[in-house]
Amino acid sequence: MVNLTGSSKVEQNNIKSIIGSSYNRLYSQFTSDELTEVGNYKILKQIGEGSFGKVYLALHRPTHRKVCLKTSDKNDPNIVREVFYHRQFDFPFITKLYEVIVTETKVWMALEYCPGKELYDHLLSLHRISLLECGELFAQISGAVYYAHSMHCVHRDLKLENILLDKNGNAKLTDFGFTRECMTKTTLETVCGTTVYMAPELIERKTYDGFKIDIWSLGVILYTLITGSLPFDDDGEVKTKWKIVNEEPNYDSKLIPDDAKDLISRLLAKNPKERPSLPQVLHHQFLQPYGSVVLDQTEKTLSRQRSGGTHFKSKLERRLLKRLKQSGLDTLAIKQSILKRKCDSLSGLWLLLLAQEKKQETCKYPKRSKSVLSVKKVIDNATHNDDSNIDSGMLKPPLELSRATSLSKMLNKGSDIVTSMTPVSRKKSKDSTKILRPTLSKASTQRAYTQSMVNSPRKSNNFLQKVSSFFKSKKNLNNNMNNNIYSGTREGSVASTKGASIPGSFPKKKSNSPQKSRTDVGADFIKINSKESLKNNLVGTAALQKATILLDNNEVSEKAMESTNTTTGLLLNENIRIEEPRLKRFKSSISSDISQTSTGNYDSESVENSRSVSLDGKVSPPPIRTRPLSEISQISNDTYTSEYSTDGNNSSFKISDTIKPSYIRKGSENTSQYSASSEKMTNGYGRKFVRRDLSIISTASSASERSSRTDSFYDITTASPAINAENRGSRSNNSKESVLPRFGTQRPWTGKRAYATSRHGKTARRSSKRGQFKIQSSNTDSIIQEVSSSEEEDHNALDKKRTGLPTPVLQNKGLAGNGLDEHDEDGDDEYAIHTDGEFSVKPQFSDELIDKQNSLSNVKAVATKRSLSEGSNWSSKYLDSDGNRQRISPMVEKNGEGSVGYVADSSVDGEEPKLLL
Ligand SMILES: Nc1ncnc2c1ncn2[C@@H]1O[C@H](COP(=O)(O)OP(=O)(O)OP(=O)(O)O)[C@@H](O)[C@H]1O
Repeated sequence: MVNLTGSSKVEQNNIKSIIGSSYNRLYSQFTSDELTEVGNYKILKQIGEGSFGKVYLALHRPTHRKVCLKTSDKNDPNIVREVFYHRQFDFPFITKLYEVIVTETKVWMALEYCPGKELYDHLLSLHRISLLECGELFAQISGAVYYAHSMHCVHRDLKLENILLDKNGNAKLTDFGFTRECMTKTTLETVCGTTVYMAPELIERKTYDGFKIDIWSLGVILYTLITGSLPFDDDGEVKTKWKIVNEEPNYDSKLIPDDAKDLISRLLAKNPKERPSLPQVLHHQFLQPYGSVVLDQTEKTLSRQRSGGTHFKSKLERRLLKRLKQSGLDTLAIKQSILKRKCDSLSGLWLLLLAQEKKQETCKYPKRSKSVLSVKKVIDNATHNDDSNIDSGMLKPPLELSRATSLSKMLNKGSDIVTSMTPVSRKKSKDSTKILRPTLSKASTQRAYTQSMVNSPRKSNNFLQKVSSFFKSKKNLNNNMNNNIYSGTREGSVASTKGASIPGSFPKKKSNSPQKSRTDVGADFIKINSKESLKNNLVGTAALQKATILLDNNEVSEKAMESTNTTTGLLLNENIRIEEPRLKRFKSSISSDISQTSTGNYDSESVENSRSVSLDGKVSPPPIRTRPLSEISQISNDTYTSEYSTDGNNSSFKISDTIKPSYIRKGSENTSQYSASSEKMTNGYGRKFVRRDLSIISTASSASERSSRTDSFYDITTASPAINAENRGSRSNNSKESVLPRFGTQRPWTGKRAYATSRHGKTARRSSKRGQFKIQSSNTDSIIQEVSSSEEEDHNALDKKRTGLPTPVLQNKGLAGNGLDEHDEDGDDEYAIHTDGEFSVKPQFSDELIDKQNSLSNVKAVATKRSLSEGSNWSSKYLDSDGNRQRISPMVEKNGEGSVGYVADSSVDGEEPKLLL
């Protein structure tokens, strides 16, 4: 406090007003509705909005690093999936999940920030992407999918909107809300994704191989990247689905070179078994050299992670750990947090600090390249080596210029470090004005640097003479290129191209060369007719990198040259009209089908419109949707016994050649009929019925969004935890044996979690004191307990009084062998989740219940759980001394004394239930 004694009155007044204003500031901070901070993160601004919550740019206060904060409601089941799977991934082309914060109503994910935004936006802003860039980005995406598949996870919502670009222009796969565990032979049933990216077997509602539907979506992505339009898209959803099942995409030979066509057609094979594996994809000729590099990198990463992990092994990490220890931080806790993938604040701190350190280390890299030594090395190489060494770096621009394009760097460096294979021109993309200026300035830096070296008074020096002659010869080559081709550097050409699309954004080139279109990127190739001239023109530009590496590997045969020329020739045809990409945004949601009837969004073309759709185009098209939704629905097992079987035979979209498009209209009519009836029935009949109905309607495009969300759980229940690939491998393929818990939909999961924490802590103490519950400690070791706050306990007590029900969390593991670990008869038990993000199934014993159990002389062990069925309550079972399983159900009914009763339900042994209290 400020000392007011001994000051003049004026001073005292001043001090009072300062105190007053700071008090007011604090007060307004407390009372403000605006969210400014979450955990260690300061929210800077909103950068996006997903289907289930907002996305913010935020600053991690301790490290000052930018992160992306993605928020979602606690009761959104997809956030559980997303966190569960995402936290297991540690791969350069997958966004990193640093931390998960759970607040009263929300879950916040702190993710790696990708300033490049979505690949979708990138494609839209550039209209079309060069083949080289397509190959590079697609290799990265395929690598990320290969990594996830190798971890036995399928993404199921691969699309341009779910691929972000980092600041170096590298692809980052994100949004794992529909991901699930998948074994090699597991077939899935849940229909999810975004229609235009969906494989035919999904459209036909067949059971499917999760890996193969991802491969199909990759085919859609590649086609779209190359052509700027979707392979299967029409005005109506029904027509789009029909196309997916029955038609081949239009392979415009002006846009799609033969090797790309070959790859796309394999990826988009209607028969899932004919689709290639991801290693085959990455080996494909069209993706070279990027594909092989990414494949190698992915396999190395996987093998390192499988053989005990990669954490805390590198020099950098050890150094950082040491520094943190010296600063008094609990490094053991940090290690545990990372190794157990807790995604708590310690994980966040460690991962962001590490990212900071890595950045600082890579920042040193370009500086070194400016030094005379590195220039000397480059020059020496340039002057002493013959042509065979053309790719060893000496013909590239200084490292700071080629950093972004350094494929070789990627080859040489550890794969943990995210390196870029990105052409300079794509850096910091999105707004081409912003993109291109840095590119140009880099180019001009290069020129200026070269010039200064050439004009240096010390050029008489032998070494610098070499420098001079090296750059002179390079300059000559550049001039040759200027004269022979059409303009100077590739950056210049790209820039002028982009400048054309955004007037005034880019200074025009001085040369008389005509302005090139975007598709002219890499035009350098087209006029290069021989291996020699190709080599001569290799100046380290990204556009030529492919050829450079081919040369280096002595792989440039006449054939390769031919293919290069053909490829680029196709790409660079000046007659190709650049069109706006024919793309629409595709927003993920639980089910487009569902939203069609429940939200009205996207529904202009749902029931009503699907009726009016005809393929002759006479019917007025529905208004263009802004962003159709991903969908997820479930074909329940009931489906296969229902008359509306979705085994494909009755599918409206399985249309034989002889059936005319009018059939679709019929199907649509059916669709709407069933939709309507479903909706009606759903309203009156509760969840189970809805689920069954949904199965029917999953083809028929109708159900409530809520039902669909609920149903989406049913597939996570068959998954086993994707924690250890090796362990998983030895597990049975029978998905029903899986132990992954199922999550409730009707109540927020974290609400129960809070209880779980405190109750569990309390119970553990009690149980050990009383020695009553036979839970093997070894089985509970892996469960990380949180210190429960007294407030939490109070809250629990209060809530317990209010409801009269126990506040349960399950311990499944500890009860194994006691006969209490089996599933509910309905097979839809609900378990609670621990706040550290680990899926634990913990014991729950309310005080009242414990007292009841204590009053039963013969209790051996107790488990508590509830069924997900509508209206079910938590119930407990116990083993009596004879080993019989007994059930205790809370009876929400007051006895004569006005207190809550518990019934020992003897459904097991057939005895009459007894009132315990
Ligand atoms: N890591 C990130 N870095 C930068 N921007 C991001 C990041 N993650 C998401 N965004 C932005 O936030 C927006 C919404 O994010 P996202 O698509 O992941 O949410 P969602 O709820 O999964 O939405 P949808 O279900 O529609 O895909 C995206 O358009 C993207 O531009």
